[in-house]
Amino acid sequence: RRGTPESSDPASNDSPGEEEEEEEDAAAAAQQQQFGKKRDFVVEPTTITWHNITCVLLDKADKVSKVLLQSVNGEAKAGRLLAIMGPSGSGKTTFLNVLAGQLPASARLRINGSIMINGHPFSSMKHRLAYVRQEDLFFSQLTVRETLSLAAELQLPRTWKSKAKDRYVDELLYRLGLVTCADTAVGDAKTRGISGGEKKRLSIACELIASPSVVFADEPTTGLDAFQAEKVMETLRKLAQEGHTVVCSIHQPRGSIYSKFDDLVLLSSGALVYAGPAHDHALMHFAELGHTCPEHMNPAEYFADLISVDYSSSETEAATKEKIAGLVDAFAQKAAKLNHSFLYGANKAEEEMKVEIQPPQSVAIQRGSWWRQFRLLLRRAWMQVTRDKVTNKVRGNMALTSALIFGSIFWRMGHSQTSIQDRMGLLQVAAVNTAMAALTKTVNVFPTERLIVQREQAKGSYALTPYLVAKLVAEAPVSAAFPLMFGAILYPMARLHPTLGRFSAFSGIVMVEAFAASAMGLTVGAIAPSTEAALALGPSLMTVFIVFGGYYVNSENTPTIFRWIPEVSLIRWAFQALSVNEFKGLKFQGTNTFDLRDGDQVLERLSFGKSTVRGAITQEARIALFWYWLTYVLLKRNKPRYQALESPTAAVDPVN
Ligand SMILES: Nc1ncnc2c1ncn2[C@@H]1O[C@H](COP(=O)(O)OP(=O)(O)OP(=O)(O)O)[C@@H](O)[C@H]1O
Repeated sequence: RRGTPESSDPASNDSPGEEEEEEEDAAAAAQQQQFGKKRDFVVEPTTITWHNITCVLLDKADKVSKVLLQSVNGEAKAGRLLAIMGPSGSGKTTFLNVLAGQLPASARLRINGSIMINGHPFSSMKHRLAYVRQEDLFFSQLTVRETLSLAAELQLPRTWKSKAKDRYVDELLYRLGLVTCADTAVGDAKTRGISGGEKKRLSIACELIASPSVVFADEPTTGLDAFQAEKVMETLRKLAQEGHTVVCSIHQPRGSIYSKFDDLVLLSSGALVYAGPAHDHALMHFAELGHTCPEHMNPAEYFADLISVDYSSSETEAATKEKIAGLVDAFAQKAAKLNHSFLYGANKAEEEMKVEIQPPQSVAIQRGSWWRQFRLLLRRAWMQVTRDKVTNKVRGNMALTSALIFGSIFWRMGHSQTSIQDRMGLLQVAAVNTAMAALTKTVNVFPTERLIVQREQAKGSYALTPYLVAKLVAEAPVSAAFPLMFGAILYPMARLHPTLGRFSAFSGIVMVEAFAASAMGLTVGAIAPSTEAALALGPSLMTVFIVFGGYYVNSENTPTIFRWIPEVSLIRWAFQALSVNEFKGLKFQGTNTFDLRDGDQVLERLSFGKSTVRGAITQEARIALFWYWLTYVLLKRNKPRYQALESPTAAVDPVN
């Protein structure tokens, strides 16, 4: 059952009567006052049980080189907050990823074991699981409310009226304590937005849209100050109290955070040291083994010290490893003796609940039509590009400054013989500057945007084509504005071919070139693993196209193997189009017989004699389309892949 406030039920919104609407509004207002006081969402109780989860890393000879998880058993229950704790490198994130079915695939990894959800195989629960990742990624210029509203538009069933969706979003804002920052932009490194804790709670809110029963959160307090960490954990505790099954990994929580946990899984070097209720049960378990937590000490700190290997000397290392091995054995024996039933102190009511639980229903997101997806994504892309004042200001300043600098250097070129070289130099500079500005802007932002899009696509929110088309349409006017501004200042300053038609063609050429460079930036951003890598790869690739841009080297003089490069160089076609546009019909003064008297002779020298502006722009447009197409293919192919869980029978013996 999708957890919605009653008044938000689509069925209740279908009748348009005014009276009913008023009643609805009154009900909604009354409900808003109650937010946070009672449980507004009904969540299907979900129990996850895992047995013998083993994860190993294989070497080149397919032998086990490292055991990441070793025979981990346990259970996460509805209405409880389970924390996975352990020292750094103990396997917390690996384990959480395995439980959520989102361990990145690797040929060197093997996972075995079984995970059941309400007694059913894990795979049938695809859309019921929410995974809040460590990094919070958003479109920086959208406000908190806009971010959530868009997610609601893309994920909630189409039968919902927009009023119902708005209420749903309002309720989420209340539940997650985001009301005060609802109309603040999310922000990024350039523009200050909401705080780190608010971002984390927004991530949780976005994950809750599809009304999942289970919420996984990977180190949700990392990078937050104590106050924000407390608020985030309080949010997760509330979700558990509302009936969600909440599982989070956490490094070393403060005492006040530890007190919020219901259950605990303690891992050390991938082995299970304890699984069961937090607090008294856990303290008693370790006390029985001779490790009593001092009265006023934070149990989380005590456990962390107890299960960490001390590498300060070989003796301490051996001693702590032996102690931990003893704790792992003791827990395994105790669990086996009690047939795991003591883990959570299963009581009768819970046993009864287990029987009542139905197989999970499929809640696959029903996407709207292509046009609807396009419209929504266009709005988002438009808001992102037009509101990003800092980036637009920098781009505008760069276009203005470089136009003024080059305009001053090539100030009012005449028609002497030496002006021929100056003109060629200026046209090459214009082509390179336009391409570089468009490329760097794109590679700076696209790798991060790609991750957001991949996450949204993994949820099935929309298809790739409406996203890409919407992005292109929204960004086109802004992307065109800067090269046009550059050209409009540079052209008269340098006194290039002074007719309106030639100026218009010049503007058109730099605009198409900017689109092609931006498209190339998208491809680079789609393959590079990070922004840093994209910023290294993009300009290097562009340098090759600059070298074969028609000015520095004549491709006929280069080895045959390189002769195709000018055909695909966006700099070459832009330079060629700019040259034809500039030199055709231009006369030069000359005194010697070997002087070039008109532009056609110059074009012959450049091997552009038979070329036309239209032909070169068409080639440039083809290159732009090629890069767009390649981006599409790469995004389609490079979906995140997750490691499959193999059955327990196929288990790899971690000892061998
Ligand atoms: N794909 C992989 N290839 C190689 N080693 C891996 C892989 N995944 C995990 N590991 C190793 O497994 C161990 C556990 O990693 P994991 O990230 O799960 O630990 P963690 O407890 O979450 O650590 P931290 O608290 O520092 O984030 C680490 O030693 C890590 O280097």
